[in-house]
Amino acid sequence: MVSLDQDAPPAAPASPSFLSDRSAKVFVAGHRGLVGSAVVRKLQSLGFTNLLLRTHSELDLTRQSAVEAFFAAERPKYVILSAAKVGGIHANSTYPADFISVNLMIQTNVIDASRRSGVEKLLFLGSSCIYPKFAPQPITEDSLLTAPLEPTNEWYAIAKISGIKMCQAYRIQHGLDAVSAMPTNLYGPCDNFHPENSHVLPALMRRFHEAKARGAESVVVWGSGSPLREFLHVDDLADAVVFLMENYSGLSHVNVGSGKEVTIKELAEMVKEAVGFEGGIVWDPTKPDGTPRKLMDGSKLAGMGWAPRVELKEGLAETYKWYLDNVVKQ
Ligand SMILES: NC(=O)C1=CN([C@@H]2O[C@H](COP(=O)(O)OP(=O)(O)OC[C@H]3O[C@@H](n4cnc5c(N)ncnc54)[C@H](OP(=O)(O)O)[C@@H]3O)[C@@H](O)[C@H]2O)C=CC1
Ligand SMILES: C[C@H]1O[C@H](OP(=O)(O)OP(=O)(O)OC[C@H]2O[C@@H](n3cnc4c(=O)[nH]c(N)nc43)[C@H](O)[C@@H]2O)[C@@H](O)[C@@H](O)C1=O
Repeated sequence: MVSLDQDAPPAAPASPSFLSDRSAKVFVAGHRGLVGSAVVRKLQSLGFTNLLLRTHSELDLTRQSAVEAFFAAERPKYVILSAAKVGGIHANSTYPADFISVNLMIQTNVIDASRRSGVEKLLFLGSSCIYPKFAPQPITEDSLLTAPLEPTNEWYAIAKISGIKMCQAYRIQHGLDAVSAMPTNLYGPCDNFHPENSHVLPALMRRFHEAKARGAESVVVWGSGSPLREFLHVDDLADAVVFLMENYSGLSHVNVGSGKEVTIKELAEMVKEAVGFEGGIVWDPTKPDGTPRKLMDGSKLAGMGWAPRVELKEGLAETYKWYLDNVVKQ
């Protein structure tokens, strides 16, 4: 494992400054997803005028030759890699081949093409599932690769760990300014509300909403309710992504979290209240709990001067409004 001592000073601004380069071409990969759409909103609000955006059907990032041709033709200066195969505990357990292969292909193609075409800075998005199942809490960046992973998402985690290592290797060998951000569990507008394949928060929002609409007496929630999760609003993540693009240029990945955790039982009660469902909750113990706890240590990023803003209760209310306006009304 490469020593993290080789990190550049964390607060040293990238050169040239990302934020003083608002007419530069920025490729936001996966711009219609939860994260990519929030990054686009953030960059547009900051006055970035030259965003390079392609849907999955316009550019399949698993196709190496298409990705190489795209980078050769477009020559983006900055890349934010938020395209990935993403899903909750059920999707990760059901489609392990997709989660490892699609993610390895996307990140390998994009990172390699970025280097070949002269990209100045790239930000890769991983996930808190890279850490060992029983990592000491809160989880610091140096817990990586110290013990076995959580089995329900090890395929995805291995791909994400490879992405971190690829950024490090390309920095060392080729001088590519590639940084990696590891967000905790995210939520917000443009999330995936699929009943089985999504993450817990949008899944429960939909389930409580539909139960309320049909006057059901109860809603089924998976597992025991005891696992702890840390939730971060995606607008806070987008803010952190821009912060890192501006302020960080180092070898180590950087945790991005809210610092606050809730049990799944507490989350279910909060979502139920946000939606206004008045029935009961029935727990389904045949469904997996996944990792018992994964609170990340955010002191590295906090030490650079970044802090989250959105409280979970407020974020839930805003996300439910988005769901009503954009999913239910369609
Ligand atoms: N959601 C979460 O809770 C967390 C997410 N992350 C990370 O953030 C990143 C983004 O996740 P999130 O926004 O939630 O995911 P989404 O599923 O919401 O969005 C993924 C995006 O990737 C695009 N995409 C997928 N496959 C391809 C492909 N082969 N070629 C081109 N584009 C593709 C999709 O395009 P299209 O819409 O056109 O199909 C979509 O826009 C991921 O790296 C994930 O690991 C990390 C921690 C938690
Ligand atoms: C972001 C992260 O997301 C995934 O990990 P996870 O945190 O375990 O994700 P999850 O949101 O799917 O579940 C959280 C908890 O919630 C419980 N739970 C209850 N009821 C529902 C439910 O209805 N749906 C889901 N999905 N979970 C439910 C569920 O049983 C579990 O205890 C990784 O695969 C990986 O992709 C990753 O990085």
